Amino acid sequence: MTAVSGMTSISELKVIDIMSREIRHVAPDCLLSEAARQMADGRISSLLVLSEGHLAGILTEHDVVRFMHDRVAADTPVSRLMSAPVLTASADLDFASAYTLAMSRHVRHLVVTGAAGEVVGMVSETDFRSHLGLRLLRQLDNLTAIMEREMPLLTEDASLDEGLKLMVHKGASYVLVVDAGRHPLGIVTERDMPSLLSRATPATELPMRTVMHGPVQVVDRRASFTEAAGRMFDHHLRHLAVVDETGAIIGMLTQHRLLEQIGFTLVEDAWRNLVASQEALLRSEENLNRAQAVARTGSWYLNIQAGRLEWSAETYRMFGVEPDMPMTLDDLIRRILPDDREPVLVAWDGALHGEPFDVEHRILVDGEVRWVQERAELSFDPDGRPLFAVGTVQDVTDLRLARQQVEFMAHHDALTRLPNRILARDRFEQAVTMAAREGRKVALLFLDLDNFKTINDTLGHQAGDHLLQQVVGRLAEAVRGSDTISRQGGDEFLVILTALPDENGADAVAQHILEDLARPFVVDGHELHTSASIGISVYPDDGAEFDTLLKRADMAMYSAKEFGRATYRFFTEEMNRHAFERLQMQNRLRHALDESEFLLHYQPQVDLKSGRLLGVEALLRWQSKELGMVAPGRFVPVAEESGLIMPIGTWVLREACRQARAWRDELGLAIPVGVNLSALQFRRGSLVATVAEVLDETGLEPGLLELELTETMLLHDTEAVRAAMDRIRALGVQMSIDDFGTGYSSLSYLKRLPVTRLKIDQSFVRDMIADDDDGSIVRAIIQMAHSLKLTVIAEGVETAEQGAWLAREGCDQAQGYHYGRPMPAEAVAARFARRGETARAAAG
Ligand SMILES: Nc1nc2c(ncn2[C@@H]2O[C@H](COP(=O)(O)O[C@H]3[C@@H](O)[C@H](n4cnc5c(=O)[nH]c(N)nc54)O[C@@H]3COP(=O)(O)O)[C@@H](O)[C@H]2O)c(=O)[nH]1
Repeated sequence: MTAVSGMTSISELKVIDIMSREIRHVAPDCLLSEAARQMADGRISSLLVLSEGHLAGILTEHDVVRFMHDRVAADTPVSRLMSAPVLTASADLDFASAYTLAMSRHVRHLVVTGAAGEVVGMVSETDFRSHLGLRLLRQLDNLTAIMEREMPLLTEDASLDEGLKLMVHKGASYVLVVDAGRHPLGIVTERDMPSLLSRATPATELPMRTVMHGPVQVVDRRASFTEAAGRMFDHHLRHLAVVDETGAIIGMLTQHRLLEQIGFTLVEDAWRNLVASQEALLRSEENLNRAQAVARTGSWYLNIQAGRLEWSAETYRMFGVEPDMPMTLDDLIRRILPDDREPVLVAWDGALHGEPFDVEHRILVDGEVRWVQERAELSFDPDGRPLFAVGTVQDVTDLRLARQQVEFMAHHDALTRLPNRILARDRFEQAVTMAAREGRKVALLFLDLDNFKTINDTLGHQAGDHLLQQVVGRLAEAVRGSDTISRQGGDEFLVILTALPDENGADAVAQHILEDLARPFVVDGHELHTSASIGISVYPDDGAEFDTLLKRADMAMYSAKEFGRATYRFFTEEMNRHAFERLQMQNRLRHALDESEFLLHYQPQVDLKSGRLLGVEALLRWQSKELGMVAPGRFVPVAEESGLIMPIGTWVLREACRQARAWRDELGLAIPVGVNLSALQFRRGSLVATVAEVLDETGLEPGLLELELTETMLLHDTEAVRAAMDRIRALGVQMSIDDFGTGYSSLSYLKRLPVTRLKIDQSFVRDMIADDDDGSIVRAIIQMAHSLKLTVIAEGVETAEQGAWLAREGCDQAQGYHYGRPMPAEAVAARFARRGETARAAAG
């Protein structure tokens, strides 16, 4: 037996752990005297009576008290005296239940039986006590409240017979022998009875003085209960007298009383634990329900054999079923969408054969389709029969939507919801597989909107976005449902035309697209016109790989743009060569600065009234060692594309300022010089600082430098642009607007910008006399510039007639071949010096 001292240990104990395996027994015909002798010799409190190995009854020392009191003859067989039937307890009964059983039946011994009902041991009060710790007893804190106050007391002259009477009548296990002042002299207990009975001469007439033993173990009434109980436990006492300050007995603490009290405590504790655990269960159930609601995860339990299904509150909510409505597996299946039932049943069948059950399916809840994920674990008996399943069900509708969204976003453009390049590639490859089988063609149409950037810059990105969405609608009208429209980014689209018998199909679609886009768009209240440049490449003629065909369609688009926009071009090998040349040019441009291959030409500008030379515009020239003289119209766009325009532009600025300063220093000519700026220079880098640095470095008067900006440069990020222009103007540098009339001119911003001159674009000047519209535009620009107090210069003036026309219309200045082609610096100096039309710079 293992001694334990804590409640926890007790809760784990079973009868088998505390019982005594030594079973003392006698046969039914054993005489009382012999039985008593055996009990006395062995100092045992009970004897079992076994008949042919079967439990027939029990004889205890408590019984012996009664036999002596009743003067039962010592030669009486125990079969006539024993208590029967005997209270038994199974060996695997838990400690608390066994203890409660013994206490409630007021028995001090429990006979322990095995699985077949055979006697395997015995548990006495002392066994129970040995396993009860002080911790439990501490709960009985009041000693005097627990002690017995009604005690069997006798004087030492009283006979044992009187003592037996008292014990029987009071149901006591002892008699105390006291003096007149109730001071304890000795004690006689049940334990003494078997030996007294087995004496040869009857003891009942003997005075207590001769049969009692002492001294009586006492404890002071002021002692704590724990102290008192501790002493009883330590010294194996069954009785402890409680005395007052004078030593007089006031009560008795007995082992039986003690155990009875502990029994109450145990029951009370068990009850309290039960209530607490029920509350905790309710609480945890509530918490579980709450947690399940938050996690949108319900749980269920299925007794497979009984077909009984239990749902958690959240599962009921998820399925839209009234809480606590009885559910079966069939009820559940009925709630699954018909298309999903089969896969669920297949998964369930798999689970019944040991496979994991993890399935997503749809259910109909109040007319709404929801997705749930079911997972379960099944338990099987040793023969592999499924017993029950415990499962979870999670509402994954939002998760699936989010997943679909992510999936969609990975393959589509967010603004237009068109397939992106990844999906386009996929669709192209599918189309090519089919086309290869059927001997057909697939065409890629690479489409770039013309003027989109200007629209975006003028009306804002939101209007730009709305225009793109409308363009998508028009594209969809032009193609078949089996074709794919994809957005490549910005204003670029890719159309994949599938299963074409020949390339003429692509021709027709491109034409159709151009016609559709030619119709005006209404965007945020503005009527807008746009067109597209389309490049076409065809499988298998131009290649089989998506990347190759895409690149070639892009080249063809570029060619369409160069050709004049609003048109389409099929890819040709010539384009390939052209693209290759551009790449080569870019590579050569990289070295052009280092190799000093750039130079500036200067084109004169004149006053229209007096014909006087006013200044020059610096125009960049590239004298390439490999390519010869390359016109800026060819290489400036390439330099802009590659970013090389930044260092090249700074070189132009520095060279123009250096030259103007040289004219002033060497010839005494103050010739104002205009320098073209690229949009990139204006947006990127520190233009203001570069201008200041160059002026400082060259020592040119700032007033002799004019920066030419284009309209579209000014539309972008106007606040920042204006701030930069103000700072340049503050340096004393002039600013003009080049190519005026080609962009989306806004008078309101023009008024606020620190520009001093407008340059009418040469495209209007060219036909202004022959074409009334162009003539009207030129007139309007002149009037508008004047009303804003700006000087107007017309560029591209090639004839005297044009010059006269402009002079008549009030245009202030002109530039063009009529007045002089762009020329080297020396020629400029000669012109200015020869005509003597410019002011001589003041000396110094
Ligand atoms: N960012 C920079 N751009 C520059 C620079 N230098 C030139 N450019 C731009 O390149 C474009 C082509 O320039 P270019 O070939 O020099 O043509 C200029 C003139 O030669 C031409 N012109 C002048 N008069 C006439 C004429 O009577 N008829 C006719 N057909 N062409 C004429 O016009 C071009 C001047 O244009 P603009 O700058 O708009 O005044 C051109 O866009 C240049 O801007 C540079 O350093 N940086």
